[in-house]
Amino acid sequence: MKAESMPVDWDKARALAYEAGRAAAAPAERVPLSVADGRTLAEPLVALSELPAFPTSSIDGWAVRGPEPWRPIGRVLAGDTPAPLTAPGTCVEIATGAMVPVGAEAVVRVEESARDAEGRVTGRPRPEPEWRMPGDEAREGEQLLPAGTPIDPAVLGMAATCGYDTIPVRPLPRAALLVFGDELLTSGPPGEGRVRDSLSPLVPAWLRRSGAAVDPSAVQGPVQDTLEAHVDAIRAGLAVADLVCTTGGTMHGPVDHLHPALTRLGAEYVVNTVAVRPGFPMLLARVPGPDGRPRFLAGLPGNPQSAVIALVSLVAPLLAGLQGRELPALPQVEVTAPVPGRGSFTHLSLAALDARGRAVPVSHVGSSMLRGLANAHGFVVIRPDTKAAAGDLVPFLPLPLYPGERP
Ligand SMILES: Nc1nc2c(c(=O)[nH]1)N[C@H]1C(S)=C(S)[C@@H](COP(=O)(O)OP(=O)(O)OC[C@H]3O[C@@H](n4cnc5c(N)ncnc54)[C@H](O)[C@@H]3O)O[C@H]1N2
Ligand code: MOO
Repeated sequence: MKAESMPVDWDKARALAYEAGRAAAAPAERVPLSVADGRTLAEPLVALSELPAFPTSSIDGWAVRGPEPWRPIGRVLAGDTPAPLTAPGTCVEIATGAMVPVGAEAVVRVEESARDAEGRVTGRPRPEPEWRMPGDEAREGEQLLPAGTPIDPAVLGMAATCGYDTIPVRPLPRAALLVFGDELLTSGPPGEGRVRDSLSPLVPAWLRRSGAAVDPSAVQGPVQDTLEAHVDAIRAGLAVADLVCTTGGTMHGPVDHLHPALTRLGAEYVVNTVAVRPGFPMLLARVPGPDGRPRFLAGLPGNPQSAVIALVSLVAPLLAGLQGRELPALPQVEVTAPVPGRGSFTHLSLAALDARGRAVPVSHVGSSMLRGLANAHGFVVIRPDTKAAAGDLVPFLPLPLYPGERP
């Protein structure tokens, strides 16, 4: 395996990572609705019956037959299976959500009806029918949502409405994190040549927001700066995870052991360096798994912002592919100030979105810094050999944030 290679175009790198994930997606499994939130539909969601499944009253009132006045002959509550209404001039009291009896010709709202001395009902049905017909919402067998749909509360409710107890989903990709760098402090403030490890807290949280499961025990480091320790730690990670992310050591310095470790493990590069600034030394490799399915290693550069750029550029597309989701298309946003290009490389430039959805560049955006990142919604994408002027429309790569984060 050749360690040094030409940086891959940024769009191409995203596509390669996504395709590698799609090709390695695990077989579907069926899970109860109660644990399906956040997963991905592995098969289309199909209506199992007509929806509604029976003619359903949308009001409290009377289901009537023939001309008024109508003699009440019973009551239908939600959940009942009513007897047919056969005789003209009769009615049954009916509740919202109850099945309308066969033979009923209209329903009359209780507040728009009256009773005479003998208890007979009069009133005028509204011109629009006030019951829902089978199939109004869906026909039996109709596809409601395609495979690859992220499962959110509305999808869960829809599945339950249809009568699903379990649904076919993709297994959650399991991710592990190995932090490399003897200089890293795991507690307390930085100083005297040592920096605090910011990536052990940051990376798992963003992996989870991108659809991976990260067990706290799968976050390890700093791993000792020897090749043996790197190989052992990666092997241990691959034994419990579909994706091992590493931070640091992506270059070819004296204590950068990642590339030699990958060679030792028989890995094959999907992407080895990307033509993007910051973050170019990022890599994604495929490693044979014990069960024949490939595992992945994402090498995130040590500079913290560069590590995040590798997460959004390679890891998020890989995870989308592994989950059988689409690779989201990038929206176009207007920039409020000029953004320089980075020559023949793509420039990912941190920006916050204002109330009108325009991208406002933030400050403190050096690749070693996180301050700009903590105030940004994502990156504007400046293509190779271009720059943006204020007012230009450019693609925007959002950070994986939960609703309510960065209001
Ligand atoms: N001769 C060259 N040197 C470097 C180049 C280059 O092209 N030629 N590229 C620079 C770029 S760009 C980056 S990015 C880094 C990537 O290096 P590594 O992935 O090998 O990362 P390290 O050297 O281990 O660390 C870089 C930097 O980041 C700090 N770091 C590392 N891990 C953490 C962490 N968990 N939390 C906080 N900070 C971390 C580390 O202390 C270093 O300052 O290479 C450049 N060099
Ligand atoms: O690409 Mo490095 O990631 O510029 O800091």
